[in-house]
Amino acid sequence: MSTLNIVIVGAAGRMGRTLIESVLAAPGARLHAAIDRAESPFIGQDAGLFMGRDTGVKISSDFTAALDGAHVVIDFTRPEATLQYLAACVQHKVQMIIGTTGFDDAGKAAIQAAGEHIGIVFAANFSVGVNLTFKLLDMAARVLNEGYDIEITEAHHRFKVDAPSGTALRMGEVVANALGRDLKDCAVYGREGVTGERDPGTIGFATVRAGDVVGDHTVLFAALGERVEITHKASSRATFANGAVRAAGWLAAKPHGLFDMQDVLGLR
Ligand SMILES: NC(=O)C1=CN([C@@H]2O[C@H](COP(=O)(O)OP(=O)(O)OC[C@H]3O[C@@H](n4cnc5c(N)ncnc54)[C@H](OP(=O)(O)O)[C@@H]3O)[C@@H](O)[C@H]2O)C=CC1
Ligand SMILES: O=C(O)C1=N[C@H](C(=O)O)C[C@H](O)C1
Repeated sequence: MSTLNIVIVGAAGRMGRTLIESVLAAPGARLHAAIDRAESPFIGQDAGLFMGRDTGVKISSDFTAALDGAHVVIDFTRPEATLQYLAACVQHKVQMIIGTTGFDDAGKAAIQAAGEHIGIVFAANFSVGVNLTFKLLDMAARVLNEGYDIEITEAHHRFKVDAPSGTALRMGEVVANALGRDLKDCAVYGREGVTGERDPGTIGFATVRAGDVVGDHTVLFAALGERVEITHKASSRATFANGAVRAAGWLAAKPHGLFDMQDVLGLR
């Protein structure tokens, strides 16, 4: 395949706009279509409007037409939207990069099942730094496995609709797996009132929503006498978008299967 034809859904969103910029800058990639909701005020506008650039691709809501000639769809939208696009991608045998967060177990199962028919990279975070951080957390949890309280804090912009972030939850899973625990059994999502002393077997989560924070995550391992903090801070959405476009190029060689960014980066 000489040129990768990429469809961006959620094209008018924060990530959609950044993804369009990334695709236009990526050698070997072509913006094939830009999709958003039929009710979006941006339907009919050029996909490069936000950059003051004319791309020749208009934002549309006709996803079926967009799939004609497409190689891969990149979707950073909402769980219910992603699951609709996923079904169409399976039907038309088009690969998918999924960055949307906030899926329930049924949604995750649908993505898993779709991976038997098409190639999918599904990741809560497409940045190289966060994916390295997952490896560091695995190592830290295995060493600090006794006597250390584990707390995960995340901060994001005021517009984010899901909490904790997909990245924070994945960090919790990585740490829990390294300790031989199931996150579902040991997660504590916020505390209030007379909580009693901390249960040492738990992994705590705390969420901040404020201003324009792109995405900060810290995992704290705290004992009596020392603390280790592993922190990642994103300062630009380009870090996620460039990772997603890189994943799209990587996925082109895979006929089907469900992968994540660890596979793309060779960190498995
Ligand atoms: N994996 C990763 O690396 C990252 C993941 N994310 C995740 O990506 C998702 C999107 O984030 P963000 O860009 O900030 O959100 P935005 O709300 O800015 O963008 C979402 C876009 O999707 C559109 N949309 C909603 N429903 C549909 C639909 N049915 N069809 C087409 N488009 C639709 C929205 O339209 P409208 O506004 O009109 O509703 C909007 O344009 C979130 O789940 C976020 O957590 C974000 C950054 C990095
Ligand atoms: O909504 C966002 O903005 C982000 N969402 C992702 C998440 O939920 O982990 C990734 C990133 O932190 C930005």
